[in-house]
Amino acid sequence: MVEPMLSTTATMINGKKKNKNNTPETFFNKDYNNNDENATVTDSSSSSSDEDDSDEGPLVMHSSDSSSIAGIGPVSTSSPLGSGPTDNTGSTNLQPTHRKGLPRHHRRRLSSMNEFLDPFSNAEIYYGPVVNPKKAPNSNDTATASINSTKNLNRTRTMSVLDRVSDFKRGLNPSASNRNMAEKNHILHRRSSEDDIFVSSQGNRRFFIENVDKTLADLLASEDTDSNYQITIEDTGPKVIKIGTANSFGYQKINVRGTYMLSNLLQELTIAKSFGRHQIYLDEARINENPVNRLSRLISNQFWSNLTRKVTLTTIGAIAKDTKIKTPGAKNPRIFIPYNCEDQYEFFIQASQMDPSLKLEVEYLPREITPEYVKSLNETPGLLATAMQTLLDPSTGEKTLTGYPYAVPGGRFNELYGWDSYLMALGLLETSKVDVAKGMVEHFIFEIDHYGKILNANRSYYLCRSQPPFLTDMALIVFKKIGGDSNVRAIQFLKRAFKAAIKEYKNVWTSNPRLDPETGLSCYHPDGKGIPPETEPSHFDTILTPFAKKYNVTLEEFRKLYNDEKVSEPELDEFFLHDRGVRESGHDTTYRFEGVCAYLATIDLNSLLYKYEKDIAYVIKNYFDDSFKDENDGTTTTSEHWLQLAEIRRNRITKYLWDEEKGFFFDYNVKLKCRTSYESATTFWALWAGLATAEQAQVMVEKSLPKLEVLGGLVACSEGSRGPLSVNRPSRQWDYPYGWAPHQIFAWQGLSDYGYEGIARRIAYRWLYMMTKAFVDYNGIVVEKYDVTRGTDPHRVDAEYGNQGADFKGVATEGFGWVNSSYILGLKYMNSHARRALGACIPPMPFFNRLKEEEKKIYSL
Ligand SMILES: OC[C@H]1O[C@H](O[C@H]2O[C@H](CO)[C@@H](O)[C@H](O)[C@H]2O)[C@H](O)[C@@H](O)[C@@H]1O
Ligand SMILES: [Ca+2]
Repeated sequence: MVEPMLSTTATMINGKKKNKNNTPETFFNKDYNNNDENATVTDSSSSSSDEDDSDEGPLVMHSSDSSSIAGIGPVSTSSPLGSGPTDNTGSTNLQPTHRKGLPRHHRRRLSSMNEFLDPFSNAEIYYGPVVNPKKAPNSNDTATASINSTKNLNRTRTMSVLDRVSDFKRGLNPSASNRNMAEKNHILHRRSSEDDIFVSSQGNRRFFIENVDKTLADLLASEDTDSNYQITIEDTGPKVIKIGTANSFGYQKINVRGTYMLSNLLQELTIAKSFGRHQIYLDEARINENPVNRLSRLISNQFWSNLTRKVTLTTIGAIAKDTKIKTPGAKNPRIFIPYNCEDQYEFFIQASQMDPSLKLEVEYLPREITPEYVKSLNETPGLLATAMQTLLDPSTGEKTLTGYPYAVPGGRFNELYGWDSYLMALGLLETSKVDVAKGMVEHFIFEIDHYGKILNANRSYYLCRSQPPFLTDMALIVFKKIGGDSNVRAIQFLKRAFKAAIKEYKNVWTSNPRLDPETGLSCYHPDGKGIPPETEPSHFDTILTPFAKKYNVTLEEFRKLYNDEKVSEPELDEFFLHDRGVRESGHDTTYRFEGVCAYLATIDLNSLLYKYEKDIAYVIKNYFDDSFKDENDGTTTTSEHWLQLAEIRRNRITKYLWDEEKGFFFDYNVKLKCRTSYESATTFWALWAGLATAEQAQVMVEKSLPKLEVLGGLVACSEGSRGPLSVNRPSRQWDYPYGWAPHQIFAWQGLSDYGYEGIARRIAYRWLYMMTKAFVDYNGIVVEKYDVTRGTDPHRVDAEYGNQGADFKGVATEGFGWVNSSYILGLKYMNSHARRALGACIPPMPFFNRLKEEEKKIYSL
């Protein structure tokens, strides 16, 4: 631990220790793409590429990172609390390991309390170490920023005035039927008195926390009454704690009140502790920050960093480790390398030899990857190699490799996912994390080249299946951000991505077994054998129990018999065919797809393929001189060809999927040759892709939207379509009453594109309100999905594996990828009035009802 700064210069004021400068010592971390002294990127490792695609400067090296190899350092500036292997130690504990051994001259003390730091600076700046004092922020700039920000600092934001008695506390669990009524009758309470705030400080108020550990312990003991290391509206403590002011150096105490401020205090103390701090100054503004600003700030500055991974010699051990599979063969980390990637094979062998304690196992994949082979790896799973670039160290002349960065869906993951990556790219690009979004496109190109498809995720048990395809749009949005037409390397990048997308389109989505020859439409229909090993262990118990009984064996024994093909059960084969389809659809799981998915030409997939066709036409016309020679099959196509494919698909979608009377695009069962009637929010993907007519869009707005618009935005499907639940028919996470970020994002975009921006804004307000309210009431929580019908605790989801992002101690460090994106994207629809209302957690109906008549129009009310 770094010594507290008081040790050498402490004086006494009012019996309290005071340091000479009155301020906590602060340090700065380096960002991994800020320094480039020694390394040069020479090319991409994608073996199919013969073009120089590098459109960015030399890679970063962490010269201060003594444990890094050839200058390949940590991935990000993540707080020590970040859950993933993003730093050079791979450490996830609260010890500030990166500060150990830091020379004393590298520690910097701020000059005085008046030279104050931006209260909203990143944790690394606010609490963390300086590794290069020259990189400390310009004091004038900091002062200006702080002065500007003080305009908003005076108000204390306890948030407890709104909805202060939760339904949970009242012992109510509102049923679906009375929720709307409750929403309409919502009463706004008067704001509480703020008489115990130290008002004399003129917006520049600070606390001095003399003992971080003790304050943390006191805070938890008094306020975390249900002992889950979070301070939420369900805790029944006094909701007030006394904290010393900075002016009095902790001598005078004032009250910090209310769930929101107390939970922010808990979060800040937890972070400070993780940085090894024993004493801190804490700006009041940091714990009463407008929640909209706080959440956006955390997403942009911290959550993305904590979700970012990069494969290097030092991170591979932690990234390769599998947390889903519990077999003895999954104990050691393992990486599989495509048969023709010799450079990667040597690189990972080097990693395993460098640190034998990692027990990293490195194996080649065969040239031919069959479902039988994939199943044979289920007990000895491994990470699948992704794209790497070659680094040249000019001082040694030696080459090494480093992975492109990528973002993982949530803290529990270390692998690269398919459609999560696209949805995260949308948010990453809004917050200037272009290299991460671009890195994910590079990985997808590599996956198509080496595994034949964009994988569900890069683990061996995902080798046979993909996820909803978004590569063309993803490449286009990254292309624009990296310079577009004015950057020759961006054009090369775009062309490589589209070559890969065309290969994927032909070989994966419009080939056997996914293509239905009769309708010309496509289904989620991956290959594969046996029971998916990565699912939660009890997921298939209901379906397997009768078979175990039939053979008079335990469930475990039956699983083995079935997986080893010692028994033949065609009915189960059929079940798992569809189950794999469900997982390929990304909608795992929903009653919409159970037992039928592989035979459904879904509106989701066919909308995405329509978008591929249109995008491919556009890129062939504009970047391939309107003539694309496909090296894989020898064909040459023009934009006209792809436009025709799109038009044909659009007509087929209307013929087979569109129900004018119901106002939905449904799915079509290619086996039974009939349209289904499951009312899903994916109907709006037809708008996102631009394939619906204006008339169809209007019918959808009139008929399907009212069935799916609820308190917190769009619900995944209507309650009627899901049907009744029971012990034998438990709830599924992609069904009513749950709402998912991808559904919101595509509906907002699609509705806006068709001129329904008011509706997009309205449902976006609902979603953002729900997220903000949960964030305020539940200790900064941001989760994978929400129960969009619940007014009080929408993050509480007990379907299937529960909810990702809810299980943290003290502070949430990464949110959830696509939900983070949805917040950043949704705010773009909000004007300042709506933003203020969100900051005050005004529920949708009171907010909409109080709008003036002309304001209502902007929400299509
Ligand atoms: O382990 C169970 C399943 O987990 C994944 O699915 C869920 O998480 C993914 C990552 O956020 C997301 O893409 C998917 O839509 C979610 O349902 C995984 O994709 C499944 O294959 C896996 O069986
Ligand atoms: Ca608690």
